[in-house]
Amino acid sequence: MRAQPILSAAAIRAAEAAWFANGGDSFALMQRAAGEVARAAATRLPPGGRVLVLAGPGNNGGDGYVAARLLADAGFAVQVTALAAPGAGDAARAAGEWCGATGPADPARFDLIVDALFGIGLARPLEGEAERLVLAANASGAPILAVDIPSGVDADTGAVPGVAINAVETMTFHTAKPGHLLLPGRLHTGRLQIADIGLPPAQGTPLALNGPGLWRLPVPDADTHKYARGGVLVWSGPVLATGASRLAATAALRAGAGAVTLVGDREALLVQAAHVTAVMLAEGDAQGFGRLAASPKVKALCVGPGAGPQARCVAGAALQSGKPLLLDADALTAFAGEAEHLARLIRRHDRPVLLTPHEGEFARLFPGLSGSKLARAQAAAALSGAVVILKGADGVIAAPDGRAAITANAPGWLATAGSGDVLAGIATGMLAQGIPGFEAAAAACFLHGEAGGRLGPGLISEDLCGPVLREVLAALI
Ligand SMILES: NC(=O)C1=CN([C@@H]2O[C@H](COP(=O)(O)OP(=O)(O)OC[C@H]3O[C@@H](n4cnc5c(N)ncnc54)[C@H](OP(=O)(O)O)[C@@H]3O)[C@@H](O)[C@H]2O)[C@@H](O)CC1
Ligand SMILES: [K+]
Repeated sequence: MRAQPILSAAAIRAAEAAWFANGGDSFALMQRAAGEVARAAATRLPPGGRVLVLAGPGNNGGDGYVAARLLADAGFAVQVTALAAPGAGDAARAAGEWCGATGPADPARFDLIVDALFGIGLARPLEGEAERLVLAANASGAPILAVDIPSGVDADTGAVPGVAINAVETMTFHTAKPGHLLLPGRLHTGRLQIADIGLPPAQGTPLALNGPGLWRLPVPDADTHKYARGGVLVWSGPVLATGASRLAATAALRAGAGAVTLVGDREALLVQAAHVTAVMLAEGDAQGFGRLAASPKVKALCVGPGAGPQARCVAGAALQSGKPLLLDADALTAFAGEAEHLARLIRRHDRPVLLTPHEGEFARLFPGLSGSKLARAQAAAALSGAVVILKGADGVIAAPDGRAAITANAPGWLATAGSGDVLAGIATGMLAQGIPGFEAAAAACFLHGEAGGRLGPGLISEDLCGPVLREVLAALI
């Protein structure tokens, strides 16, 4: 299975420019793009159905004019409402070839609206007539098919600086753009369709949609044993906060780690003992955690879920051990505002470190980083030397070498207490099995999303590390 690349607006323009430089015809490209739009529109229309095309001043509008002509030729009743006449180039040619009904219209009278106002060239928030057209289209009740990206959504960041089209479907070209997948853009995109318009396949792109093309799940050999599959240590929270670390430990075991041990003080372990069976227990403080981590049987460490006041000391011991490591929750907050110091500790050893902050933890750890979710995760990975999972429904995974992935399969049901602890456990389980950091993080996010999707309503975090994870793994191996 191939990874699905995602290209920024600049990257798609570069691909287009390279193709033109090799003699590619830009109007032919527009016609192919518009052909895909018309095809998608036709499947949503009754015979002779009424279509309103909202056309902007650039090439997105050009796609709209060509699609209007193709739909009219196919027998649909098409009207174009133009924001402004395209000045020159392909868009002007496309507008010149449109001879049908043109002018303002009540969008509620149409069976379908084609949004061709703005695409990757959106340069500022929508105002005035553009804003009015978008609001009227959204309020009309007619389904909206967006050309390339819903107008008003920033193609690179998913941000909506003003208003934006609420599409039921978006027909984009060549590859997805970050704005289709990052929030809030994803909520405006509807069903995303990606049309091949003849540009050479995007290769070696650093950004991809998270999916099985990016990683391979480990399959144990018949002659393996539990420590060969990978031992994991998880730091147990204190006596009144044991649940988070238990979820992480259980998830690590489910994800395929051969042996998982919760380490903590005696009181906490007595509580853990009442709940776990296959997960083992070992008494120890931060130093003890470090000593246990030195065992060759231990292949990965998880510190942070419910970790409590010792989080900083235990994370320090874990970082010093040189073992593959995941830091989450309290272990991240323990380094609030000290990202450079954490980076020095991370870079002292050559082994993967995963940081799994949610937005609040991210802001505390990296207060100086701003920009889109993607840009911030990439900057944090470059700064820290760790693979960063910036969590959320549009979870971004970024590696220090510049690779990044966006996860798009996480349902809202996953927004529940303990969900992040399970994710941490799955990722640690992957690390323990020798999966490299970026791949371990991406696989964990995808598995987590799949499990959440299968469980659906009523999901609680205990369910996530139950049999559903086994089913998800079995479907992907
Ligand atoms: N790349 C490909 O592979 C292919 C690309 N194709 C298509 O081309 C599209 C990109 O076309 P594009 O570059 O002309 O940009 P587009 O989105 O039409 O907007 C630019 C215009 O909008 C204006 N404008 C911007 N913001 C504004 C605002 N807030 N309010 C008001 N005006 C605003 C801006 O004006 P300005 O900022 O200069 O004032 C300019 O006039 C792409 O999305 C796809 O559909 C396909 O045809 C073929 C394959
Ligand atoms: K559009």
